Parts: sequence; structure tokens; C-alpha cells
Amino acid sequence: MGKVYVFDHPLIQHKLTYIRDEKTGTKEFRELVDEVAALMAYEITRELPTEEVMVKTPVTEAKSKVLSGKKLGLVPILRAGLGMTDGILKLIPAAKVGHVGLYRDPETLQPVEYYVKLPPDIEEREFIVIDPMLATGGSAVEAINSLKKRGAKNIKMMCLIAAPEGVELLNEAHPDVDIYIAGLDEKLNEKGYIVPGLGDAGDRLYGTK
Ligand SMILES: O=P(O)(O)OC[C@H]1O[C@H](OP(=O)(O)OP(=O)(O)O)[C@H](O)[C@@H]1O
Ligand SMILES: O=c1cc[nH]c(=O)[nH]1
Ligand SMILES: [Mg+2]
Repeated sequence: MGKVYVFDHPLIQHKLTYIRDEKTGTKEFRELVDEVAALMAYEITRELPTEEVMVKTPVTEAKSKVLSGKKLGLVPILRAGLGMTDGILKLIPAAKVGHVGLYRDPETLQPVEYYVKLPPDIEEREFIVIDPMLATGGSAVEAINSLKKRGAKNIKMMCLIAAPEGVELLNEAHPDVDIYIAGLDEKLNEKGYIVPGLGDAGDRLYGTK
């Protein structure tokens, strides 16, 4: 069974409150999503392997650690996942970025795939799939199906807000995938929106309706 981590860091929780607030406009919403994504990336990368190198300081030579060159791939689910990508890249600028384009059919709530482009070396790469919203879980399951079909073996899922229904579906479909969340909410409403949630993440990021 995949592990589920809910980040209770005060800065993440503080910013998430303003992301949820309906009074927060597009510009501030985008900035806050970017900031929370960076803070989450800081927590997620805690276990990255390091190696010792020698460095010459102005005082002496010393052994010091650097990241040991693990191949990382970020995979935002279009559109809304794009809103978190730059924040993560600020901390991990060498990560490659793939894209999976999916939209959720408003009637059936089923994901419809329209685009996939991934970086090379899929089998050795560690992927982080990014989407602010894990609602029914259908989009995340489909995006990860798409990655696995192309050879991906090591995948994490990162989202701002999840519904219990989405966590359960993702855990069932992909028990090897750990899930990282800023807020685990109460439920879905009859239209498949997360309650209390933040509304439609894509629309709030890009000012569409
Ligand atoms: O867990 P699910 O029930 O599948 O719902 C979550 C999906 O819905 C939203 O995307 P949307 O379909 O609105 O596309 P968009 O990002 O282009 O707005 C969201 O960004 C997720 O991808
Ligand atoms: O609450 C939700 C559910 C799906 N997609 C969103 O953007 N918001
Ligand atoms: Mg949307």
C-alpha cells in the first residue's frame, strides 16, 4: 500500500488557507500555489541520495555533500499541474519535465487523455506526478497508467488538496505510489468537486471559467 504524507508545516498550512479563500484573485492564487509547491518539494526531496566531494573553502579543504545525480522527472498533469511546476523547479532546476494532458469529462468525471510527452531514460528516472487536485482520483490513476505503460517504475504523486475518495482509488490502482498532500479534505460533492477544496484549480490559476 502506498504511503500518504500530509504536510502539516505551518507555512504550507498558512498559504493553503489563502489558496482556498474565494477572495484570493488570480495573481495571488498563482503566487501562493508556486510557493506551496516549492515548500512541498523541499519536504519531498528530504530522502534524495547525496555523496561526498572535496571542496576548497577560503580557509581549507573539506569534505562536503552534493546530490548524487539521481535522474528526476516532474510530470505536471495539464493544465492545473503547470501551476506547481516552476515552484518545484526553483529547488530542483536540473529535473526534466514531462507533460500529460488530461481533462475530466464534466458529465462522466472520467479522464480524457490528449497529450503525453516524457523525458528520456524513463526506466531509471524517478518521477513526481503533479496536480493540485486529487478528486475522484481518475486523472492521477490515468496519468500514472500512461507513465507505467511507457516504462516508468519509480513514481510519487504530489497534490495540494485530496479527497479521501481519490486517495483510496489511487492507492488501490497504484499501491507502489506514495502520495504527498498539503490538505486532506472531507469529501467530494455531487459534481465531483472537493469539499471544502478550493474550487476549480485550472480556472483559478488561469482566470478561465
Ligand atoms: O481526480 P479527478 O476527479 O480526476 O479530478 C482532478 C482533475 O480535475 C482537474 O483538472 P481538469 O479536468 O479541470 O482540467 P484542467 O486542469 O485543464 O482545468 C484537476 O486539475 C485534476 O487533473
Ligand atoms: O475540486 C476540484 C475537483 C477537480 N478539479 C478541480 O479543479 N477542483
Ligand atoms: Mg479544471
